[in-house]
This record gives sequence, C-alpha cells and structure tokens, in this order.
Amino acid sequence: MSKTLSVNAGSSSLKWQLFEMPEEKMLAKGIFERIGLEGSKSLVSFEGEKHEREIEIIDHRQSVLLLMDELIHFHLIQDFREITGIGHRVVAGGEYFKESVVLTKENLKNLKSISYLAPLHNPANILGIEAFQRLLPEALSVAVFDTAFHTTMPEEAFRYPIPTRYYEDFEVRKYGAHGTSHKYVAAEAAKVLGKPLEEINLITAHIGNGASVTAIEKGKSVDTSMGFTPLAGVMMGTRSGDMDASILPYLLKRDDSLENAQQLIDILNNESGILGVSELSSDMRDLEVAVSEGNEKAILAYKMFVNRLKKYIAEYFGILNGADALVFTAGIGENDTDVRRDIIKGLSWFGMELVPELNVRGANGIISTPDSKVKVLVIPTNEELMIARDVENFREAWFKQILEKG
Ligand SMILES: Nc1ncnc2c1ncn2[C@@H]1O[C@H](COP(=O)(O)OP(=O)(O)O)[C@@H](O)[C@H]1O
Ligand SMILES: CC(=O)OP(=O)(O)O
Ligand SMILES: [Mg+2]
Repeated sequence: MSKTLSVNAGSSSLKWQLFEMPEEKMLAKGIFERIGLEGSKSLVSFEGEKHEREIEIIDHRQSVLLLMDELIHFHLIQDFREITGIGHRVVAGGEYFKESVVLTKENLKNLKSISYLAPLHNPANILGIEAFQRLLPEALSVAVFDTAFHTTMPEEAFRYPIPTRYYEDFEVRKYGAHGTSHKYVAAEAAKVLGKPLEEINLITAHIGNGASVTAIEKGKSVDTSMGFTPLAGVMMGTRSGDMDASILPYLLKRDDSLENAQQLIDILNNESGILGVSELSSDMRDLEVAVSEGNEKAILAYKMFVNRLKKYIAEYFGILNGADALVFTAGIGENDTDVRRDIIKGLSWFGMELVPELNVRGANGIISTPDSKVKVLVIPTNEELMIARDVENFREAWFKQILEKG
C-alpha cells in the first residue's frame, strides 16, 4: 500500500486527489478554483466531510503551497514521505512525449523546452513538478500528458493545410489536449451504454475553462478541436478558439498598443473568449448571472459559446459518419444544464433529445430520451484517477527493475 498524489493544474484551477494504490481508494480530494479571480476558494473533501474556505489565490504557485499545507493541516498525511508516488498532469507533450514518463532530470529538461506548446498550462505544470520534487525527492514523479490520447489521430486530421516543410522542419501540427479526460469519459460512457468501447463511436465534449471536443472511433481519438496549442477550437473562458490568421497582422498594424505578435497571442489566450466578449468575467457562473439580468454582451458571449460547440459537434458527426453517443464532461459540461440544453436544442436533427428532468446538475449517465438515436450522457471526469493509475504502472516496473537488479 502506498499513497499517490495526483495533481491536475488547469487554467483556472488546481485539482488534486490522494489515493491509496493499487486499491484505487480515494483518501481525499480537493480543488482550488477561480485561481487569479475574485472569490477564489479551496474545497477539500475526505471521509464524507467537506471543507470549503474562501481564500485569495493569486496564481498556481500559491495553490501548490496551499495544497502542501492542507495535506498536513487536515491530517491527510503526517509526513510528506508517506507519499511515495506523485503524478502530474502535463498538458503538452509535443512530438517528444507520446506517453507518460518518469520525470527524470533529462525528461524535465526536455519538457521545459516545449512550454510554448501550452503557454497557459505547461509552466504551471512544471512549477508543481519542481515544488513537489523539492519536497519529496524520494517519491516516484510521473508526468501524464493531455496530448497522449490524441497520438492516434490520422495525418489528415493532425496536419494543417500549409506548406509541408512547416510540419517536417518545425513540427507544426495539431496535438490536441484534455486527452486524459476524453479517454476516461469515453471508457466510462461505454460502460453506461453496455457496449464494448471498441465497437462504438463517441463525441466527447470536455467543457471547462478550457474546452475541447473529440471524435472517438472505436476507442481511439481520430480528431479533436484543440490544435498546435490549446488556443484553438471552440470558444473558451479566456481563449478565442479558431479564428482567421489574417486578423493577426491586421491588428498588429492597426492597434498602436501592440508591439509584437506574442502580445497579441497573449491577448487571444488570456483576454478573449467569454471574458473578451462579455467584458465581465471568464467564469461561466458569472456569465449566466449577467445573462439572467439581461446583459447584452453576456448574452452574445453565451450565444457564441454555444454556437462554436455546436459546430464542432456537428462536424464530428461527419468525421465519424455518425456516433452512438455525445458525452458532456468538465466544469461546465457536468454542471451547466443550460449549456447542455441549448447545444442539444440546436442538434436535434442528429437524433438527440433531452429529458428535462434528467438534465440536472450532478447528473451522471444518460440524459436523453429512450428514442434518441444518439444518446446524450453526462460523465464526471476523473483525470486524477487516470494519473494515479499511470504512476502505479511505473511503480510496478520500477519495483521489478529493483528486484531484477537483486
Ligand atoms: N455549477 C456550475 N454551473 C455552471 N458552470 C460551472 C459550474 N461549476 C463550474 N462551472 C464552470 O466550469 C468552469 C471551470 O471548469 P473546470 O473544468 O474546473 O476548468 P479548468 O480545469 O479548465 O480550470 C468555469 O467556467 C465554471 O464557471
Ligand atoms: C488544455 C486546457 O485547456 O486545460 P484546462 O481546461 O484545464 O485549462
Ligand atoms: Mg481542466
């Protein structure tokens, strides 16, 4: 028996779970949410108890320090040495990391060199990795990549229609993200549907602060909405999603406050999406309060958000030549009944209809009518469990290696 800590740093949150492995017994879990926003808070739950406190959390660095404090404060561990394995979500692995790896010095160095593939995420992921390596130098430290699940995409999906040399010389291609989540919910959805994953096609919609839609054919990712970086695809909390690249040089010329392209990319990553259009907040809960008050910018942002999701979902019905089910997950996908209702309302032609009484917050399973040709499911994601499993896989190999060495 050993304790494994999974750390999942998202763009607006840091989620964690402490497991007893290999039993997969969840000992405690928590989330630091609305990082960098007003009203940030920490939630910790264990043994049926829930602890919530409002606390100003400026950035991911602070959330890592708070996590360390909370593990001791709530007596979840007496000593950090009880944690013998720690798994980190890392968003981008690029061409170099196609599967989970032990974070050796060499791997960490290579990881640092590809932060440009996920500028909002990889630096925060690395910050967590280094903080815990300092604290737990003996523990097995593993990186689990969002991009790994998407390595099965065919070339026609992952290439951009730009000169071939940009792919061959500079590895410009689609990598996708949220793969650990898409993979987890796909496997869980197959169980709910009572069909082998290898025999069904699914469209999974991971809608959190970052959002992506994936086309999954017989258990394999064949296309996904995020691209070279997690800036692409649907509209998000602070990210624009897809747009015409010609807008970049145009704005650089027109907007005197812009000095270089990087500044503009930062704006597309941090000041766009729901925040940029609503001029209010990046958080869907705040947006919906403003929508209910009749705020026009908020209403437009909401409509645009739903519109982009509908387009990708519809596109993937085409890529898959039909799907057995559409799966909603992540912060908005799991909790937001309005977003689910409005997406499905516009896609009824594809054979999906919701049962309003089933489309509730906290739903877990099928929420569509028995007659729906395509089932609609809500599956709470569990990236942390997937991460802990990968740590465990390495631990077995690691022990074997030690035994073999005698
Ligand atoms: N009850 C809820 N209703 C609507 N949206 C919610 C609810 N709970 C969380 N969300 C939204 O989920 C988003 C965060 O999702 P999450 O998956 O935690 O993000 P990330 O992992 O990208 O940081 C925020 O926009 C938040 O407003
Ligand atoms: C890749 C990505 O956007 O992740 P998150 O949704 O956790 O920000
Ligand atoms: Mg997330």
